[in-house]
Amino acid sequence: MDLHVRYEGDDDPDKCTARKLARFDLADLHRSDRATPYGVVLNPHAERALSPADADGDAAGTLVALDCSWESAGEAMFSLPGDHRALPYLVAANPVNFGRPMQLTTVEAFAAALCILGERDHAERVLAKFTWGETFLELNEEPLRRYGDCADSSEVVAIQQEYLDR
Ligand SMILES: C[S@@+](CC[C@H](N)C(=O)[O-])C[C@H]1O[C@@H](n2cnc3c(N)ncnc32)[C@H](O)[C@@H]1O
Repeated sequence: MDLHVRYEGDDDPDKCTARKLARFDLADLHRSDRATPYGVVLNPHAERALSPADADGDAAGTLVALDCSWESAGEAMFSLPGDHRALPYLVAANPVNFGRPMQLTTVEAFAAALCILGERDHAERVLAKFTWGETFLELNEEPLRRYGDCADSSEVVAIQQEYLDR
């Protein structure tokens, strides 16, 4: 799976997980929407949840995240071409948002998507560059396994609801 980042550059560069991935040649950064390849766009505002069915769509094979600050990550920022998908309920392991649901760093979002799409080894490789990376998989082990066993987006949403109701 190819990992691409539309890089806005308005967040702290020293803490930016996308820049770190790029330094290790684990993702490509792009400075404009036009330069960013078509793919499955990880968008928290998307109507449809990511599911294993997305491993076979038109955009399969390319995952795209938008790396910007959460302050600027409004719906309008996600103008990238591609199949937009939200990640289901998961909790962050990064030190800034530890234990908080949904607001994942770029590397956590990529890793979650890779697990759901059946590429756990790739998820482990990208998280290995972060001291807290393994913790992300430990914290979310059960939901990631269950989302990865779903047939489609509606099944993912049904499982997500169980976690939201707890
Ligand atoms: C807003 S940026 C913040 C990145 C942060 N500066 C870093 O260093 O990683 C995080 C990106 O990860 C993806 N992402 C995070 N949480 C998500 C979710 N719940 N659903 C879909 N995509 C998500 C989106 O592409 C989002 O724009």
